[in-house]
Amino acid sequence: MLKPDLRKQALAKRSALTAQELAMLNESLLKQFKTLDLSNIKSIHIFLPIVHQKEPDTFLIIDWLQENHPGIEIVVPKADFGSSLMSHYSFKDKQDLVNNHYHIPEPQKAKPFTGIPDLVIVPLLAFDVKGFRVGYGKGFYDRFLENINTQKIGLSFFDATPEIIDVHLNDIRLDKCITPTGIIDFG
Ligand SMILES: Nc1nc2c(c(=O)[nH]1)N(C=O)[C@@H](CNc1ccc(C(=O)N[C@@H](CCC(=O)O)C(=O)O)cc1)CN2
Ligand SMILES: Nc1ncnc2c1ncn2[C@@H]1O[C@H](COP(=O)(O)OP(=O)(O)OP(=O)(O)O)[C@@H](O)[C@H]1O
Repeated sequence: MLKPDLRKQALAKRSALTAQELAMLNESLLKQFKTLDLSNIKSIHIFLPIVHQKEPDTFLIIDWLQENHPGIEIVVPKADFGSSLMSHYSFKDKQDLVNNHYHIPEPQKAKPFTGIPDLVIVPLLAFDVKGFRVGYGKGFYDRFLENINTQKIGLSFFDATPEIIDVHLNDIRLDKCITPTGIIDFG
C-alpha cells in the first residue's frame, strides 16, 4: 500500500479502539518491552505520547525503566515544526512536561542530551515486513536517525503491512518492532 492510505488506515484503526482495548494493548506492549536485553544499554531515547491520537502509552515504559533500570538515562525529544528537526533532553520527571500545539508533551527545564542514545524507540503509524515505517509525514525521525548509529525499535499496536510501496532513499529501516504479540526482528 501507499503511505497516505496506510496513514489513513492506521489512524482509523486507532481511533476505533475502546479505552479498554487501548489499556490491554498498552499492557501487552510493556510486557513485550520487558523482554528486551537491556544489559548493554546506558541511554534510551523514547517519544512522549500524543494521548488524543491514541499513541502507545510510553509513560508505562518510562515508569518501568525508572523503577527497574534506574541507571539507564531516558532521553526525550522536542520537535521544531519549523525546521522538522528534533532536539533531545534528559528526562527526569513528568512535572517538567507541557503539551505543545500538537499535544505532544515536551520538557521545559530538562538538560539537553548531547550524546548518541544506545536505543531509540520510534513512533509510527504503520510498518512493513522489511522494517520500513510510515509516520505522520514530516520526516522527523528520518532526519534524526539518518546519521546516527543506534538500535531503532518501533512500537505498534498493529501487525506489519506486507509492503510500503512508496519508500524513498531517506527512509530509515527499523531493527525491530514491538507489537502486543511479540517482537519482530528485521535482521
Ligand atoms: N509522540 C510523538 N512525538 C513525535 C512524533 C510522533 O509521531 N509521535 N513525530 C514523528 O515523527 C514527530 C511529530 N510529528 C508530527 C507531525 C505532524 C503532526 C500533525 O500535523 N498533526 C495534525 C494533524 C494530524 C493528523 O494527520 O490527523 C494535528 O495534530 O492537528 C503532528 C506530529 C516528533 N514527535
Ligand atoms: N533525511 C532527510 N532529509 C531531508 N528531507 C527528508 C529526510 N527524510 C525525509 N525527508 C522528507 O520529509 C518528508 C516526509 O517524509 P516521510 O513521508 O518519510 O515521513 P514519515 O516518516 O512518515 O514522518 P515522521 O518521520 O515525521 O514520522 C518527505 O518529503 C521527505 O522527502
